[in-house]
Amino acid sequence: MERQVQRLRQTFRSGRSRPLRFRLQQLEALRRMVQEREKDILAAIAADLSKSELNAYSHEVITILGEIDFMLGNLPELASARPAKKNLLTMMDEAYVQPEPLGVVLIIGAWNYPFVLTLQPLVGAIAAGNAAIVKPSELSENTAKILAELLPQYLDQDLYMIVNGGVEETTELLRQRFDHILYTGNTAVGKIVMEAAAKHLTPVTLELGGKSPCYIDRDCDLDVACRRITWGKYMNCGQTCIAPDYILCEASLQDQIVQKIKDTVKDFYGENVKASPDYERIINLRHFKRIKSLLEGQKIAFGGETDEATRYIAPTILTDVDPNSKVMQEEIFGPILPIVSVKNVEEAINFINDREKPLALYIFSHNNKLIKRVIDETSSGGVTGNDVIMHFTVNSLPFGGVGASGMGAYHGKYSFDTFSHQRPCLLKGLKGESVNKLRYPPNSESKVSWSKFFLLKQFNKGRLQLLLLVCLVAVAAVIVKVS
Ligand SMILES: NC(=O)c1ccc[n+]([C@@H]2O[C@H](COP(=O)([O-])OP(=O)(O)OC[C@H]3O[C@@H](n4cnc5c(N)ncnc54)[C@H](O)[C@@H]3O)[C@@H](O)[C@H]2O)c1
Ligand SMILES: CCCCCCCCCC=O
Repeated sequence: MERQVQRLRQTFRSGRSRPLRFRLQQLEALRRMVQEREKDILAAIAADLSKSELNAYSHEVITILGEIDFMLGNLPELASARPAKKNLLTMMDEAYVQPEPLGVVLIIGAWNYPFVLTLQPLVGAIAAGNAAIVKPSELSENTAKILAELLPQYLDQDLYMIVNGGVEETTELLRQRFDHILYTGNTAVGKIVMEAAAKHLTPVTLELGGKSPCYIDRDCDLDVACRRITWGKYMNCGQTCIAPDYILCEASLQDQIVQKIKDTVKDFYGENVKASPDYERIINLRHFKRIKSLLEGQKIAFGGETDEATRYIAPTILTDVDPNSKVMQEEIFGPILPIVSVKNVEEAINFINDREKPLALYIFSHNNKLIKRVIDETSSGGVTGNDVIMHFTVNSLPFGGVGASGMGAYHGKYSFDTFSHQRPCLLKGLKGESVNKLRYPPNSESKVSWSKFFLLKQFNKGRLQLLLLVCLVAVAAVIVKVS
């Protein structure tokens, strides 16, 4: 592993990944890969998650194509130096911020959206001019395999590498020195990643999980709210990091919500959900058993059927859920939707604030002021008002967690920034020593007073002196420009 990282580092040092033209070529090659090998990619995702190829396209492939298009269209602007404001002491100099690549970065992906969660960060890493190692999740083995086959055919192999394997391989990778690590997955492994990164002082972006609450206000179109929640909760069989984990609402709304979600499930998946091509399965037996155990002792208002042989768990709603029960202690990551009643919005806000900061927060209401109030008085990685999931799809919004749900963010410009160092550059000439004397020893009251004038907004010079000085600076500027 050490030798492989070394090879990437050497190529990075050669400067090959830096020119804009090279980055654009690599991104175009990645787009070609997705377009030319679409069928194989869709088949792999479909096999991993028992998903239809149509859903594989709309859940994953479309996002990657959109991200590549964004980078191709915006890279020249993102990568260019941005002029910076100057003070009086540096007004004759050149000051700018130059984004520069970090070096060799590591991207560790998760299995639930195995294509998008490994390739979307890679698009950012390439755009920012880095070399990268990609480690897909071993649980989505078909996608991991197709990525290992395709990436070397389309991308520069000395700069972008794929490593497949499980805990052993990831542990070995984490011993190496990287310039950034972007990890997507559960919080426990997130801590392992951060600890390993700390040994090399490597910065990390941690895209973790959590229980994302969904508050439904009394003043709301319940039909629309329930349709949107049904979509976001049962998509990918609930295995979505930003799926609404549970509903908070007044007790009087509970029965209506159950009925409306039931009706929507029938609309979406038909009478026999099991036979619907749009309803996925749980990734493996371990997760199936974990999710099934969350039903124990609960009041099942809808669904609850399971089939171990096919790892099927029906869209399920639990009512009158005790906030202290097991299903409310861990991220569900499956198609079970608990409803917890609260008296009012204050209680909902307190409920959210009493727990770890979630990855997403959803509020449904006709009342925009109430939505803004919940946003102001809580914290979460992201928010969508009157819908679920959709903030993930807007690539002008940073996507990431806060507190226990993660740190750092990516998507669009934010991916570029995550994989870049914003380097401040100040280029001075060798003239102007008379002004520089102000900062050279020996110091004096008068020098401090002039420094204040040059560097602070508040200064104690008289108006006339100020006018004189502005004229002097202007004359000096003209002289320097002409000479
Ligand atoms: N924030 C996000 O964008 C996002 C996206 C998807 C999933 N998630 C979260 O991820 C969780 C589900 O994913 P998961 O953790 O089951 O995925 P996973 O099992 O696929 O693990 C993620 C990665 O960590 C690696 N890994 C596992 N154990 C390790 C260890 N001991 N040491 C080093 N590396 C190890 C795996 O090889 C894999 O590449 C949920 O909590 C979900 O909310 C977050
Ligand atoms: C249009 C729907 C796209 C949904 C993509 C959701 C990706 C979530 C990533 C976390 O699990």
